[in-house]
Amino acid sequence: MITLALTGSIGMGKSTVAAMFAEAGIPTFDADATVRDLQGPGGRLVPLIEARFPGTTCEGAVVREALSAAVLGDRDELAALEAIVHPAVHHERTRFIIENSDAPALLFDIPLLFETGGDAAFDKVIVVSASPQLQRERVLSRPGMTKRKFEQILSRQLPDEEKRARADFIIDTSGSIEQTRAQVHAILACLGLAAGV
Ligand SMILES: CC(C)(COP(=O)(O)OP(=O)(O)OC[C@H]1O[C@@H](n2cnc3c(N)ncnc32)[C@H](O)[C@@H]1O)[C@@H](O)C(=O)NCCC(=O)NCCS
Ligand SMILES: Nc1ncnc2c1ncn2[C@@H]1O[C@H](COP(=O)(O)OP(=O)(O)OP(=O)(O)O)[C@@H](O)[C@H]1O
Repeated sequence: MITLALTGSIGMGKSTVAAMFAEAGIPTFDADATVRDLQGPGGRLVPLIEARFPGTTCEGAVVREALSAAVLGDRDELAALEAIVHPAVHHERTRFIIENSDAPALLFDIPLLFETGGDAAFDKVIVVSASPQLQRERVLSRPGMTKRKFEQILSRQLPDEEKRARADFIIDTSGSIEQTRAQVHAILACLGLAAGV
């Protein structure tokens, strides 16, 4: 089995690219979606988060705007949240691998792959990238996003050029969706994983 990690900074196109790998038949693990499930209604991290960050949950679910406001501007608070969240994500990832143990390849969409020192665990690392201008335009056009929140998130992520320097493959999402999909298929071909595996 080949394990592929997919990473990239905010708004670079990870989710879009991960969906293309999934369409091509590669089972895909989504770290952000896992975090949302663990923090969502009845999620097993909700009581732990309420205990450490009082007032950031409501009726058994994390209120993300409240939690985001509590941690994004403060390195230590974010580290405390990560200490709760990351081991749980790791656990879910192991479960996903066991459930899909007969697949020829698995893809792991992990936004903070390098930041958490996780890249060594994968056979190949794919970095999704675009120009800083395009990244900014994409992110600022999202509902609820502000320049300040965007800057705070960027400052918590390894710069794009360092991510690219550490990649086995780079997918440039500055072009059309079809151009992005062609790069996904080229990587699958390069790895001997024809579409539809
Ligand atoms: C801080 C939280 C509450 C913000 O939630 P919100 O819904 O507002 O934003 P969302 O999750 O869509 O994230 C927005 C952007 O911030 C990035 N981001 C999220 N957590 C972090 C972090 N710890 N460090 C750097 N960037 C982060 C995401 O990758 C994304 O690019 C949430 O992201 C969270 O619980 N983060 C801690 C868990 C974590 O580290 N997740 C990353 C994937 S394992
Ligand atoms: N050629 C392209 N390839 C990928 N995405 C594109 C392309 N052109 C435009 N986009 C758009 O750019 C946005 C990228 O957002 P996406 O959610 O995939 O990024 P992300 O890296 O997963 O973000 P986050 O880090 O916040 O989770 C989407 O709205 C997508 O439709």
